[in-house]
Amino acid sequence: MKPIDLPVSLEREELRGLARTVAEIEWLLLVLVLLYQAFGGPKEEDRAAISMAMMFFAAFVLTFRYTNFYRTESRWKIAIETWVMIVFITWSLWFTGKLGSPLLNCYLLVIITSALTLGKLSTAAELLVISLALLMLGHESAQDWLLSLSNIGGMAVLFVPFILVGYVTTMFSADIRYGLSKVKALSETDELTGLLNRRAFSIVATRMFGQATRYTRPLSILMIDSDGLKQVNDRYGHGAGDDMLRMLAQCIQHELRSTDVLARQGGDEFVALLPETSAASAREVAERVRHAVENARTEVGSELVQNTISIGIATYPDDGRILETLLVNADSALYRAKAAGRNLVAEFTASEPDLA
Ligand SMILES: Nc1nc2c(ncn2[C@@H]2O[C@H](COP(=O)(O)OP(=O)(O)OP(=O)(O)O)[C@@H](O)[C@H]2O)c(=O)[nH]1
Repeated sequence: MKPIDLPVSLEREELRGLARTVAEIEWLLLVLVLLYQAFGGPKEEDRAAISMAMMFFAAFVLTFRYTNFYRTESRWKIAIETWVMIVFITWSLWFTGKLGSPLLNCYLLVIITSALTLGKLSTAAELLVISLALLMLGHESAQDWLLSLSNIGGMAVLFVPFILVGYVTTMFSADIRYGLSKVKALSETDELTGLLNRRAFSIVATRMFGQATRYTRPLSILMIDSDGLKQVNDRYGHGAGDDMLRMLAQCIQHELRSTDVLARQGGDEFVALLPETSAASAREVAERVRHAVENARTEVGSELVQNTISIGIATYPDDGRILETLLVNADSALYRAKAAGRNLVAEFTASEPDLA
């Protein structure tokens, strides 16, 4: 069961949510440094450097977050922000007591942000840079550099909590993402057949239809309904009806291209969206599908049971210029195929009542 690709708008929606949280973390960081400046009491000569850093950081956040130029959200943008946060924190630490600064734990804000939004690799890279920053903050002068290297054990004690927080948050984040993708896949899938369900079809179809209209490319809808499933249910039981539906799904899917989208609309009705497919080609596909189903059999106990399907076709742009109209018109063509005796393919015709 594979989750469908998120439409661009949903991906953007998710990023926008993350970006709002990152912005709040940035302001929180700024407030913490401001509070320290106001109450913690850095040395008088260091106040200017801290104020300058705060001004630069605030200007960066305002520019990056709130100007139109940078408005499009992306993970790259969040990555840049976390790197700038590291620089800002390191600078602030330098002037507020270095490794003894109460602001040292501000690195945790960066690590958590990165672990939640950017993944393992970015978090590991940032942890590496933070460890180098700690080494730098730990040495008092160039001669002490080696000394601080020898004091690497002490450094590790400081650094280990950062690694742990990064590790645990990345793990939780991966678990949450996995859980969400499972829920998403379930919410998009028809349990019986494993095909997309109506909701997922609507999302994918809207996106594909948008592409077709944008480039004025043909696109066809096949509305497919089983003939006589009620009889199968009545005669052999609901389980046999379920087997029949599964067989239909497999049979139809087998005759479609990988770029076509097949979904179960509900009950014994399926819908297929065929991109780049004219009415004539759609008719060929529909006949092929109908033929395949007609020749297939479902095993019920010792019996091999046959079923047929009826198919209605509507094609963009001739049979409708919006998706809803196409679906309704394919449905009315299907109705005609049923009325004409079933096990038939019918194309929408302009003389047919347009129900949209
Ligand atoms: N076994 C099973 N049957 C279902 C399921 N969903 C709907 N059905 C049955 O499918 C049947 C559909 O009946 P109708 O709409 O009369 O269709 P039909 O018997 O296939 O005949 P047509 O008029 O040709 O469509 C009903 O008996 C429903 O109960 C399902 O998930 N499993």
